[in-house]
Amino acid sequence: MKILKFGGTSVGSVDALKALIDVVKTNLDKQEQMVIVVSAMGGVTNQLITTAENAIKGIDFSEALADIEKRHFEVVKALIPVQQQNQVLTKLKLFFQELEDLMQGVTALQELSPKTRDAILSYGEQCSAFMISRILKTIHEGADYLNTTEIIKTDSTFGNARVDFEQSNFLIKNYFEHHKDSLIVATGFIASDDQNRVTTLGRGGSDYTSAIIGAALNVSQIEIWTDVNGMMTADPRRVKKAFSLEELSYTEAMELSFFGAKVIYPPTMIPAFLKKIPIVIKNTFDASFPGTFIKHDIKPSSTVIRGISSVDHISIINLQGSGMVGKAGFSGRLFSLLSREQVNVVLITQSSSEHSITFAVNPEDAKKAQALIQQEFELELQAGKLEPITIEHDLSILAIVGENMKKTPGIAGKLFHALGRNGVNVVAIAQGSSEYNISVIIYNSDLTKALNTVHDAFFAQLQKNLNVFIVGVGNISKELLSQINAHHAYLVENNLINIKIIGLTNTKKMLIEPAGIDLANWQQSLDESTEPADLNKFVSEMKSLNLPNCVFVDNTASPIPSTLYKDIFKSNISVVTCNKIANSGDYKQFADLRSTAQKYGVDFLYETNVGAGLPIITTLHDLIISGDKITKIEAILSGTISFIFNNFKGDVTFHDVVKQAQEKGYTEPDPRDDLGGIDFMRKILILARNSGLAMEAADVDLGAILPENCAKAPTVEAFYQELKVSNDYFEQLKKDAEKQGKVLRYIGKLENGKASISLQAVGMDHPFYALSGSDNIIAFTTERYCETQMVVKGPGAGAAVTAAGVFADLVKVGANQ
Ligand SMILES: NC(=O)C1=CN([C@@H]2O[C@H](COP(=O)(O)OP(=O)(O)OC[C@H]3O[C@@H](n4cnc5c(N)ncnc54)[C@H](O)[C@@H]3O)[C@@H](O)[C@H]2O)C=CC1
Ligand SMILES: N[C@@H](CC=O)C(=O)O
Ligand code: NA
Repeated sequence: MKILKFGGTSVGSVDALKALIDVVKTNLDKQEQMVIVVSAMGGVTNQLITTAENAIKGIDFSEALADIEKRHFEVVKALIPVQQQNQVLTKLKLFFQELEDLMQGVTALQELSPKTRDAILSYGEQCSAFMISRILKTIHEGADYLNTTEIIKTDSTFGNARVDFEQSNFLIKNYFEHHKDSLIVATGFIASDDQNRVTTLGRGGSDYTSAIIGAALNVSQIEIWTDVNGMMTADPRRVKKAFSLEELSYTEAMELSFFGAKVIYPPTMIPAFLKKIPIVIKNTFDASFPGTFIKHDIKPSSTVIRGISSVDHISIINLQGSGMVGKAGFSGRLFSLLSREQVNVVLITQSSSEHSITFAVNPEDAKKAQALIQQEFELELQAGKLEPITIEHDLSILAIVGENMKKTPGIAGKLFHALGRNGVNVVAIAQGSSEYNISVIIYNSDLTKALNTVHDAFFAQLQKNLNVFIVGVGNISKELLSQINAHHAYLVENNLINIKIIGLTNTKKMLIEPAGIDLANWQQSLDESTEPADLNKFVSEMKSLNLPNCVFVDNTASPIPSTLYKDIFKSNISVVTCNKIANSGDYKQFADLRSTAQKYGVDFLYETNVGAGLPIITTLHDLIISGDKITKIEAILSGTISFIFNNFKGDVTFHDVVKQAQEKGYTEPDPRDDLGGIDFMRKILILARNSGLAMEAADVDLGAILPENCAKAPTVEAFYQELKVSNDYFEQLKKDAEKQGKVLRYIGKLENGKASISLQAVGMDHPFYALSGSDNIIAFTTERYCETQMVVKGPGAGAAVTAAGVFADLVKVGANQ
């Protein structure tokens, strides 16, 4: 025998009931006897509660009852042949008549006792079970209706009655002995006390009904039919990547479902758990979903945690004071008081100093609990042995759950790393000694971010999301977006990372799409955006979205975005930039940014600041952290100037070759920054600082390439004009070098704490002689690389190589999550 339980949504409409009929038909084919347990039609229980509460105040209930009646009648008319409808409608009318009488009683007495409330609520299940039994009669003659008040006996705690298993098991067995050939449709949720008064089984009552009957009859399986694909790794409304679990143990199900995963309510499983009856959660609306199996003999899980559960509204109460230290009876007094007064304590933590106890309760219980404690511990409070009791609201619980967690080190570390890196403040922590569950209390506002980041951290076979906000949509960004678009599928397929561009802003408009901007159409979407650009707003929206694994990318040449980096780090958001301004301004600012990023556990990556995509900053960093000492750096770090001297040959004018460099995307937005040496100066300064020197821009001895008139040109246009005017000057430079069989090179040097950049003519014997295109070359002389230098060489400017460097930095941030 098998039991199928259908919840409110599975019996809530004509379409849902059609799906239910299909499920029953499929199962009937399997020739196994079946019991169907049903809830009230979706929403009816709540409607009955509201109507009854209104009835106390004398508010007319006829319309509300007519509304509920209409929903049932519509179903009957749609799913039962006309000639059989009358008999069903008559019985339903009878139910509604009784319901009306009860409501009238409530109005007359101006009181709704728990007993009457249970009686009223029972009509939800009575109507639906009776109606569904008659619907199923159309496919199976033996379908019959069972009011479970006849077979489940309880005490008289109305609203949350305790089952008398001895009596109930006897009645259940007896009933089914006499109904062997029937397809029974039973009411969920309701029972009766020893005086045959209707009682209800509390939250999750219909699941409980099926477990009680299932355990009494020792059924082979209990199926819970709901409207989602079983138990999931996390709340799918908050975690898009949550996925359905194939199977889990009873303990895991208990831990997971206790918080959040509303598909099943834990206490309802105990009768099945004790008898080792498998429970399967299926989806009425998705026949292809094989179900989540909750059972004893499960396959070992491939992940250390099974899932993450959450409760999104919780309050905590803090007690602290010397009066608690070493007082054996203190906790006993506290928690028996709360239990006696029916305050449900959701989580408890106590420090080993015993100086403080924190516990979590549902927000509606918080004030009551505070008042109770104040009363109970009045003397201690007066004597100052207990400090005033404090309550904190707007909190959530997040818990990682899994039997594999037991005796596996590193799990707490992973959890707290993920939370910390994303700026999720942990208010309290609890881990039971069972080690099946680590719970943390965090702010409500962080819950979605925390769930996603923890989900990413533990289900590593799934790629992580990286949520990217880009400021500046010029050469580099356009290329970056196109590279990400082209390579996205590879990164996702190989479970590396799912880069989502959430925000884009240029100087005119901005666009923020929390689900991710479609990269095939980003330009059009940005052009069509109605949101004017406002960098402060862009950053504040980025922060308030509070997404996990966020990166801010500055692809401008402007000083403005860098003024916001520090604040961005403080929101636990990493920064990736090709903009050199922040790192080449005041040394204090550079040092402050580095230490702030470190303090907040986020990345500040700027590989492209020097040599574009060439691995220069990383190489320098690796040398230093492995204990090497830099003695000298010689380098050509201007891709533009390298290109100019590599191509300033034959008849081409200096002016034209500079124009070409700009057209090829090698120059800064303002080419005077390159030719004036400022760009190179910034790079050598960044290298100096990254090798540990507290150097300022003014300390760099900057030799010029340009004659005065060009260097002082007030605009880019005037600059190009002056280049033309000074053509002879550049021709002469070239000729002088050629005469000696040399080429012109703009070379930087960092040695003995001093940095200089100068224009030099070098011969064939010089390692920097043979360059082409926009090549950069950098030679590191170190304690370890002293006989032969370590040399990095290759294109050091251009959109493709720069965007690739920014891209690689982004993937690094992703990997550090
Ligand atoms: N071109 C290259 O080979 C390399 C460039 N870089 C750096 O890349 C950065 C960008 O260079 P490109 O893309 O060539 O410049 P670009 O001028 O094409 O693009 C920068 C964009 O940023 C926008 N922008 C400026 N201030 C802004 C603000 N406050 N808010 C929003 N948008 C703003 C500009 O309007 C422009 O569209 C520069 O910092 C440059 O030093 C770094 C390494 C190599
Ligand atoms: N304009 C720069 C680009 C890289 O930073 C250069 O020419 O090197
Ligand atoms: Na680089």
